[in-house]
Amino acid sequence: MTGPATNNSASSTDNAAVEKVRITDTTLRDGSHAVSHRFTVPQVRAVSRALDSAGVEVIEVTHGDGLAGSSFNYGFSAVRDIDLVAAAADEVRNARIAVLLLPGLGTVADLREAAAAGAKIARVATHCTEADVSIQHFGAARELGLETVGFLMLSHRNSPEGLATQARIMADAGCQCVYVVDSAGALLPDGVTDRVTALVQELGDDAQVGFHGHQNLSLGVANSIAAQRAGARQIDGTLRALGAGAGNSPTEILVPVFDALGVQTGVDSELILAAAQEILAPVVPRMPVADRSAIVQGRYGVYNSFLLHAERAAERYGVPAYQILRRVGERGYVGGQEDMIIDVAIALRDELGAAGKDRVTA
Ligand SMILES: CC[C@H](O)CC(=O)C(=O)O
Ligand SMILES: [Mn+2]
Repeated sequence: MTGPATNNSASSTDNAAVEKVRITDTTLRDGSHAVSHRFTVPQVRAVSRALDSAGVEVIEVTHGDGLAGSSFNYGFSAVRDIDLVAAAADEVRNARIAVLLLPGLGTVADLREAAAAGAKIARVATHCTEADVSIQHFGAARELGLETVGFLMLSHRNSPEGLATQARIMADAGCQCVYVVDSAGALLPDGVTDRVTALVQELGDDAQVGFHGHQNLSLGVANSIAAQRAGARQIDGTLRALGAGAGNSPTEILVPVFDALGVQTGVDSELILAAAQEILAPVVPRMPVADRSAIVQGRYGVYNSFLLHAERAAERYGVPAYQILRRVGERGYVGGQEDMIIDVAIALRDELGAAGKDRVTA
């Protein structure tokens, strides 16, 4: 389906070069956070089939925290992620299956297993100041013949120049596209523009630049437009925004928006709307929402994967989740420090109890 003509579609047809972005849909990876990593094989097959038919080029499938994320700390998957990767790879005709890996959690052996199960793209994620821990994983991924993508998580916590330095480390290690990852949904459009521009200038022809947005401040789509305009060539989304925290940029909105801007995604708007409405919505018990906790995450720059951990601690210790998250943000905790959420909850319980305040859990 081609959308209706809009005022701004004319400018793009005036340009000799056709503008394109590649959409990576991560419903079956980032969305896994929102369903506590409970995706089943039939669900993964149905969603992969729908995304593939709509023309989505890349589908990411893994535990929300990446390969080997299934654990006591991060939450156990209903099904081994390698089995989900194999199911997705078996289902698609054109799309390529990507897997996420966090060094220290996933290993090179996990990458090898994922490649054998049909994965074609390895996305290696590090904190935005720690790209050096990804070097051996990019080398191994390239040796396995995988396309490579690097994720600089919590990108709002590094300056454009600092982020560009980290991107260079990834590119030199064999990464073919470095993403600005707005893990907390904390970036505003100018912050995205500055960071993507810095990476594009640093990387030149050595690697592409990508953008992964979240909806905490309702800016996932606007930030994706800013990223594309600054030179990003890969953009992430999820069906119905299913993802950590307030969820991700919705794929079914990114597609018609880029269409209206004259930017080609190769995705059929009508089929992606059907995938969101008819395939994904019925199987998801709780859609992410920009509620008090998620908005606090965006404003205080808190890693979105912390939301469900904070909600569980809130219930257990009788303190509000949003207060836990605010303090986690003030202290600057990053992915991998999930255990600190418990410490914060216990301290808050003691403080609130001492002050004689009511305990609430919302
Ligand atoms: C656990 C990896 C993390 O969820 C990656 C990501 O999607 C993000 O940082 O936003
Ligand atoms: Mn994310």
